[in-house]
Amino acid sequence: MDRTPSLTGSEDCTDSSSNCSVPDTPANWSPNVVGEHYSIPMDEIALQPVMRADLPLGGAREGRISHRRVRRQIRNVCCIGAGYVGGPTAAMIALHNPHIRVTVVDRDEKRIRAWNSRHLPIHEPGLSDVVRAARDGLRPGVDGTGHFDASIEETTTRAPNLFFSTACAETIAEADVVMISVNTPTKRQGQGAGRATDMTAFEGATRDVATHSRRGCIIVEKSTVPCKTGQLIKNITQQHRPELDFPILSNPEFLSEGTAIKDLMRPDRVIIGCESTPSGIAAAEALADLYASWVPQERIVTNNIWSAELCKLTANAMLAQRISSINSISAICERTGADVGEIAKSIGLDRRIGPQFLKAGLGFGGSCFRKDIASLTYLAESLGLPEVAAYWEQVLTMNNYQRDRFALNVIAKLNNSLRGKKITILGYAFKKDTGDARESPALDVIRMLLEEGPKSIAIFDPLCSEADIRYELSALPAADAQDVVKVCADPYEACEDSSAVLVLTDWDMFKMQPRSAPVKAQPVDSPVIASFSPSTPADLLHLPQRSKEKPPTIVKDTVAVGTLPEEIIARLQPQADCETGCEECSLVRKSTSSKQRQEAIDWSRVATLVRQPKMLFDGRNVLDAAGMDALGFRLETLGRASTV
Ligand SMILES: NC(=O)c1ccc[n+]([C@@H]2O[C@H](COP(=O)([O-])OP(=O)(O)OC[C@H]3O[C@@H](n4cnc5c(N)ncnc54)[C@H](O)[C@@H]3O)[C@@H](O)[C@H]2O)c1
Ligand SMILES: O=c1ccn([C@@H]2O[C@H](COP(=O)(O)OP(=O)(O)O[C@H]3O[C@H](CO)[C@@H](O)[C@H](O)[C@H]3O)[C@@H](O)[C@H]2O)c(=O)[nH]1
Repeated sequence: MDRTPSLTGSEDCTDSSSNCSVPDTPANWSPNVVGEHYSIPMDEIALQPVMRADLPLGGAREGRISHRRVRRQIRNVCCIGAGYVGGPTAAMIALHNPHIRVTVVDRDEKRIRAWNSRHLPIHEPGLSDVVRAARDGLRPGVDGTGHFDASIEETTTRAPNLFFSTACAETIAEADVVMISVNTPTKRQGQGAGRATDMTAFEGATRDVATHSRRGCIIVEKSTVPCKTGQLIKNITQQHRPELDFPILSNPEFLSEGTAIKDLMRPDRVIIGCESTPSGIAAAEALADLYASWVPQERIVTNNIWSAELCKLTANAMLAQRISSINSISAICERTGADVGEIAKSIGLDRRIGPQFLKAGLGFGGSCFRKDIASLTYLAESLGLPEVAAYWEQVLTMNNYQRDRFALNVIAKLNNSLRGKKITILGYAFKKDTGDARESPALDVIRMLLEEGPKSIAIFDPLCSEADIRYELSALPAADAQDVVKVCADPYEACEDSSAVLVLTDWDMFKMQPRSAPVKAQPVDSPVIASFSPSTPADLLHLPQRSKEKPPTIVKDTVAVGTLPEEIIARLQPQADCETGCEECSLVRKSTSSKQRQEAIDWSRVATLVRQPKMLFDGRNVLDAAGMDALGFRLETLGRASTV
């Protein structure tokens, strides 16, 4: 079920001052309370105004943009929607284009206030520094290292060029480019409910653009939308401004939550879909120029607009399909004695298959995969292609099957009764490194457990807030869900006297070897990450140096988390104090710091807290079987034959 707020009915949201139902900040919107950093090389931070108009672009034959026309110069970018995509994407564009004014608008005042404060509304490693550098500007430089040219005055300072505002109409009216990054959830009622995309917010934003934008403004679809949405934009703009022809581009976003800054900094590709008219191609060139400030030319690819729209849904569907495929194999493994981890590794060595997205577990969660596959199946059906729709539907079926299997196994292994028993859930977020509690597989597991009437369910997650989790629980049918579930800030409190511990998120803190278990010698095959666990910002900063000093043991798939270069950090403007009585400040003061909450779990301590027979269910394949066995746990893992 999609709980992203959306506009309802067919209200006309043309006028920003109208009384239309603006999406509110949902209760599951978390403050960013930590200061993790992502490492960005010094020479990637533009400190001086740079004119990009002379940058060469690839030839049309290669599917890139040609070099024929006179460049349109973009001075002013408006991004509608200050969410997970709009905020970080706008911040990255602003960071790399200091000569351009980038304004993110949203009708949700609370979100905008948060973006303008020290409590950003989303948690993403590195986001806070990027936002601060672009939003607040930098103080004069001190040492002129890297690519600074000390002889040029302007290179030593950087003025703010990232703004967050609720003034939608005014900002749109000044923009050369408007990027629409609003929510596009699944429809909850009416035709296509449960599958079709709810375009209400997108339509509302498009009407605002059609009404207020100036002649020649480039309209960019950044939201994930069904194929042919470009036509919808055209229809709306023609209804409102028949005398004008707005260039329309599709520029889907591929960032993942938890690694948004890394993904934006080094995208595999930037896709720009345009109409093959002179104005369409010129608009695509102008947008490509914005990205060319930091993305290599060969990664900026132009498509026809329909391909660009469809490639986003396709990419998500293919990624999700891999997860469902390996999960289907995990069920066979459990019945045969094969090990799904070994299978994933073996097939991943085939370069045609590759190792990514082959981790078996509870299945995919998050706000995108389910809704985007649902949208694809609906699209296929609407186009009269029921076999295609059924094919993709199966990816969702397999995903649900995996969660059901997991929960049923927990119940079965606890003698088919949860009465009087406490169950512990370690990890609520749909994946590690995010505090986003939406669409978590944990919710489905909890729903099934609640049906068995447990005494209590204790949840610990290092980042999801209690308010967010409770908001999600409110969607469950069980009337007593809020009473039975307890959200703990301490993992040991959550585990105390528990009949079963369920690991439902792949947080690194759960992966650590049990301290009393023998540490296996690991092969050295990657110079990237040492097997130490960074715990302080200084550790994070020094991670690359450490890996040079000492040959690392490997931790696969670890994201190198670092920081902006020290020179930049030293030049960030001091953060303004919050107003007296700031709610977020008092929340931060009260809560255990998220860094503390992410300290590696001491499994030997957990082993002393739980009830016999120390049942441990690993829904993410993150636990070390031998180590857990040594501590006396009875470990159940998806994709491996049961040891119980
Ligand atoms: N979350 C992700 O990781 C991710 C990644 C890639 C693509 N996407 C896609 O990007 C789009 C946005 O996703 P998100 O996660 O950022 O959504 P979100 O819900 O976090 O944010 C959307 C924002 O748009 C605002 N909004 C809605 N209508 C508006 C209007 N008319 N005027 C001004 N503001 C308006 C809302 O108030 C909200 O703050 C979706 O289509 C999504 O599928 C999301
Ligand atoms: O091998 C894997 C990989 C992922 N997952 C799960 O799949 C879900 C989604 O993970 P991920 O794709 O990393 O996160 P998202 O933030 O949902 O990002 C996806 O959805 C975004 C929104 O459309 C796209 O932009 C990204 O490219 C796409 O990866 C999570 O629950 C993961 O635990 C697995 O179970 N096994």
